[in-house]
Amino acid sequence: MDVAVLGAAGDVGRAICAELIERRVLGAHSRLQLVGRAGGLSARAVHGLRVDLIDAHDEHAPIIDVALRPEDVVADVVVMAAGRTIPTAAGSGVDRDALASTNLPIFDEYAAALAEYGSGHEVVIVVTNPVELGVAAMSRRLNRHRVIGMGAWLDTLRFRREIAWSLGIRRQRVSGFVAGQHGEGVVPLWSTVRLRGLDSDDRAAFVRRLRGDRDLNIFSEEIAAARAAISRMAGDDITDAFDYVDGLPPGIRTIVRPFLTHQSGAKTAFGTARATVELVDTVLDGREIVVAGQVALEGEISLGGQPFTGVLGVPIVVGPDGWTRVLLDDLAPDEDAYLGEVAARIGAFTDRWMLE
Ligand SMILES: NC(=O)c1ccc[n+]([C@@H]2O[C@H](COP(=O)([O-])OP(=O)(O)OC[C@H]3O[C@@H](n4cnc5c(N)ncnc54)[C@H](O)[C@@H]3O)[C@@H](O)[C@H]2O)c1
Repeated sequence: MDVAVLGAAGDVGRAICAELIERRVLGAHSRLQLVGRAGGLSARAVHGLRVDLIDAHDEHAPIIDVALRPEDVVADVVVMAAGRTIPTAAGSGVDRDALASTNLPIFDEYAAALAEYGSGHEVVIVVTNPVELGVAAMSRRLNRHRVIGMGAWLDTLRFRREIAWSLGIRRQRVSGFVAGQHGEGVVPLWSTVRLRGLDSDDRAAFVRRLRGDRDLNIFSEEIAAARAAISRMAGDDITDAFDYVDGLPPGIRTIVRPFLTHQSGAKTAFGTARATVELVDTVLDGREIVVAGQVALEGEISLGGQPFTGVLGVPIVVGPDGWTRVLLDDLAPDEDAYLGEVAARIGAFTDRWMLE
């Protein structure tokens, strides 16, 4: 089985390539295609990256090659990690329009090439931001069940970690999902949280303790206030800003800690790579597992009692052919209302860019 990484020479792309090889997701007879941009700096860097990866992992490395044109991309799983990212300067916000103006043509270019020259069986995992726009753009040219945005899975792993951290346990004892938009529009689905080894009464008591008497009706104001605070602090002593984040409730930390991590200059390449490679591994392995991902829905869920059409992060079953089903039980009223609000925001943004 073969994997192509678009934007392989970038920070996230490199971390994904290294993780694919280190975790032996790709065996010695598989192929890893490093895709750069002809005429860009990455056209040179992908050749160097190829040699560096072989130097590091010659004992078990897959066959590694380079492609510089979208029409030359050939793989079972295509990871889209090419394009512009959010600035790392302390205090800088997330300008989704700036990301969209650079990255929408990249989504379109690769989707058109895959539609024309691909096998029709590749699964595309979208990492590049805005993830929802990437899923919308690629799903209009490719089979929507074969296009998955990985942001909701990364945010889910972050949510589980923050809950685990509050309880002094490891993440593997926590399950539960987030939905919504990658980044600031994450919707923590507290109704889905389970703690291994606890019955439902004990679990409910723990969740009450973690949430206090807050619900999602005030969540977006809480996020805005926390982000404004860390933007002010991040330019001074970054340890004060991380200490401040430690004192926030887990749902808020899920969103704000990565924002600060990115602004520290470290970016979030390793966490992103881990979540992406887990999805790649699932697709290649032939198992089906429940993860979360941004997908193009056509009435598979209802929000506010109405069937929903559009791109949204939701819990999904993923297997060798992409995503097959959404696994979302009845939501709590505050979850349904807030997810509906976020879904409308995503729809307005993707429509504005894609209908232009
Ligand atoms: N979804 C998530 O959870 C998540 C997390 C982190 C980063 N991201 C996103 O991933 C993307 C990459 O981030 P990064 O930090 O690696 O950025 P980066 O600037 O380090 O790397 C981007 C790479 O893409 C290459 N590139 C640009 N246009 C290309 C094209 N047309 N074809 C092939 N390669 C091209 C560049 O040359 C560069 O090597 C950004 O959009 C970022 O916002 C998403």
